[in-house]
Amino acid sequence: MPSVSIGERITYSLTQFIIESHEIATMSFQRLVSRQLLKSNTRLVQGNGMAISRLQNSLAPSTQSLNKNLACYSTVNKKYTKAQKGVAGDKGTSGGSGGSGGGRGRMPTVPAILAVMSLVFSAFYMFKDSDKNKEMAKVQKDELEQEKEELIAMLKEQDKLEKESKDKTVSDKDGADTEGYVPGKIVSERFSQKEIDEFPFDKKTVVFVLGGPGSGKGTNSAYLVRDYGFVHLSAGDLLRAEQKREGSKVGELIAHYIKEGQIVPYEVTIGLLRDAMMDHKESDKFLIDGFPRSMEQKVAFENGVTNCKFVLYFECIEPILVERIMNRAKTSGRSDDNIDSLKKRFKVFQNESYPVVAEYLKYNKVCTVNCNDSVDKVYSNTKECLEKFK
Ligand SMILES: Nc1ncnc2c1ncn2[C@@H]1O[C@H](COP(=O)(O)OP(=O)(O)O)[C@@H](O)[C@H]1O
Ligand SMILES: O=c1ccn([C@@H]2O[C@H](COP(=O)(O)OP(=O)(O)O)[C@@H](O)[C@H]2O)c(=O)[nH]1
Repeated sequence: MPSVSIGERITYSLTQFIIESHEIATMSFQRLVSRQLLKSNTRLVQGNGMAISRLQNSLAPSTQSLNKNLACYSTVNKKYTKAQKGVAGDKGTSGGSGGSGGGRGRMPTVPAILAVMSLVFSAFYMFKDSDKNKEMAKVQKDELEQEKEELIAMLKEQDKLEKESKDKTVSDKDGADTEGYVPGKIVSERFSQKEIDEFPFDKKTVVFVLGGPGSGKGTNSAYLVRDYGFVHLSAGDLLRAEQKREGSKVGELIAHYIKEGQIVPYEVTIGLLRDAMMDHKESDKFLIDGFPRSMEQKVAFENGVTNCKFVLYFECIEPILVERIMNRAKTSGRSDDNIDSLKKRFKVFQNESYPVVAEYLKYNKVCTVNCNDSVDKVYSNTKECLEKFK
């Protein structure tokens, strides 16, 4: 009569446990994969595809080993079943609980346990990976949302700035406050809003003449008027004339800014330049000298009056400029032709005016005239520029 040892009983129970765990884990894994495939988008499916093949590869050795062991244990199982039957026969019964089928009576081994554990771990990581993919997709979505919001905010800010800049160029004849100008408004004391609106500024050719103090802007502009029929409008001259004009509301303000070498508020200067252009209805070519001296002035003039065709930029080294200004000081009677004001004007030119030249350089709208030379030579350089850009 075949006998069944305690060891064999324990082995049998463990085998059953492992087989059942294997089945449960396999079913869960299959259910998980099909759910993921259904739910996920293409990217996730690709990811899962890779995860599945990774999992299959990692399971292959364990599954092979499990199958080998199952085959090997079936021998022991048969022996055990026989023994069970023998015991039952002795008791006069047929078929026992142990005869529940050869497929179930198997013994576990360490590789089999490892196979199940590897299956469980793989399923766990599969879950984890799927969560990671979801997290990544969420992070990407959040980032896109944030970028979209930033872009919208930027566009709104740009719109606001443009609107403000346009508002600042509205003409308001009666809007001047006690200081003589309304910040943000370009006023005219001589022309009505209707006259301003009807004036064809955009049909006029405007050339800005820029350069450091004493670089020869005025001198060369005078020659260009003579030879090419331009109207020369010097912002500095217009300001000085307004400063002297009897009854001017901004005279004192201008005097202060000029002496300090600072830039007079653009509303005042653009108002004077615009009126001066309207005084020359018949002319279509303007040299605007010493303006714009800051980016603020440039933007306000472009929005409220017109764009320039190009810039004549007079470039000169500082020692020559000092020498010329100190010479001019002997006869000019200007409050700013002295060394203290000059130093301040150089600083303002570097910090506020040169950026305007740099901005136009970006658009190839600058012709640079080297003016470290005699009057004749510099004018000849100026004419070359004009021919190139006309
Ligand atoms: N190339 C030059 N060589 C010598 N002196 C010059 C030259 N160009 C201009 N000047 C003189 O230098 C001074 C400044 O010139 P100006 O045309 O008034 O400069 P800006 O208008 O740029 O301030 C004037 O006295 C002018 O006669
Ligand atoms: O658009 C302008 C032009 C001139 N100025 C003032 O006028 C002074 C003299 O300018 P101008 O062009 O007559 O002389 P430059 O310094 O170029 O020789 C400057 O220093 C500024 O104080 C100004 O405020 N805005």
